[in-house]
Amino acid sequence: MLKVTNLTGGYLGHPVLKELNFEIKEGELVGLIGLNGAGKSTTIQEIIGLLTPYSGQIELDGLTLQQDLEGYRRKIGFIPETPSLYEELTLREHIEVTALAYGISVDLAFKRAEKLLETFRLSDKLDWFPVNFSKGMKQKVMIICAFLVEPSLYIVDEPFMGLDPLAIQDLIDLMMEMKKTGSSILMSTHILATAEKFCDKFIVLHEGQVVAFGTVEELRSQFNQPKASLDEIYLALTKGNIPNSKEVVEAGKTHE
Ligand SMILES: Nc1ncnc2c1ncn2[C@@H]1O[C@H](COP(=O)(O)OP(=O)(O)OP(=O)(O)O)[C@@H](O)[C@H]1O
Repeated sequence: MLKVTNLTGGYLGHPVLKELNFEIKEGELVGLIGLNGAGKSTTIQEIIGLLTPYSGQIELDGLTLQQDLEGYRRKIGFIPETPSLYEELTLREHIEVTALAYGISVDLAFKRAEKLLETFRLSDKLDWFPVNFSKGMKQKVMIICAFLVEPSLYIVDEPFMGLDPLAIQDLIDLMMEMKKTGSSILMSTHILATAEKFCDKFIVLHEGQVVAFGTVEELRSQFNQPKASLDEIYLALTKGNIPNSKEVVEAGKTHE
């Protein structure tokens, strides 16, 4: 389980996140949504340890990064929005390096990768270098490397941008499968109609604050919009068109 408590953070001389509080339980898929610049990527960078919080705490399965850097990092599988691969390594070598980095045997990694390679139609490309892959194929390599680790928490940044419809469905199926095994997933996205279908809960970020957190049903009742879609709630919320939402935005409090 991921527990974020009073997280304030951002960049040197540029605080972005203000007192964030939320948790992702085992087996939950949680959507991280917000306008451009709301702080989604910054939140992700704080969780994966690329940024250090100004204050507050991030705990994963009871472990903080300060307590055990390696143990904490091994619990996370991160799929970034822009794939970044080692240009001089083949797909096969990416799988090997992932196994080494996460302390799993190379045999086990390839055993787990077999089905993933098949799903994403890359089984016959193990000896290819990244230069030969399209952007979507590179993203699939990142997905394969994250899923073969079978981490406690998957962090998926904007998964629907570079993937074709078939690969999007395959990724969604994989996430659903991993949820069943108890993994937690944090997914940042702008595609709210898709997120509404698959996410259990939503963290709504606005100007670095959590302005709402809960299921779509909870958001509907919290803002008294019984028939609204996630898109409609979100737009109204960010424009301050929902009664009380301005106060919620200003207070930056989580309402449950
Ligand atoms: N490296 C950086 N240094 C300083 N400020 C940054 C840096 N990266 C982002 N910011 C600022 O932090 C704020 C939040 O940006 P962030 O990238 O977290 O937003 P986001 O919600 O992920 O947006 P998008 O939907 O556009 O990806 C913005 O005001 C942005 O200008």
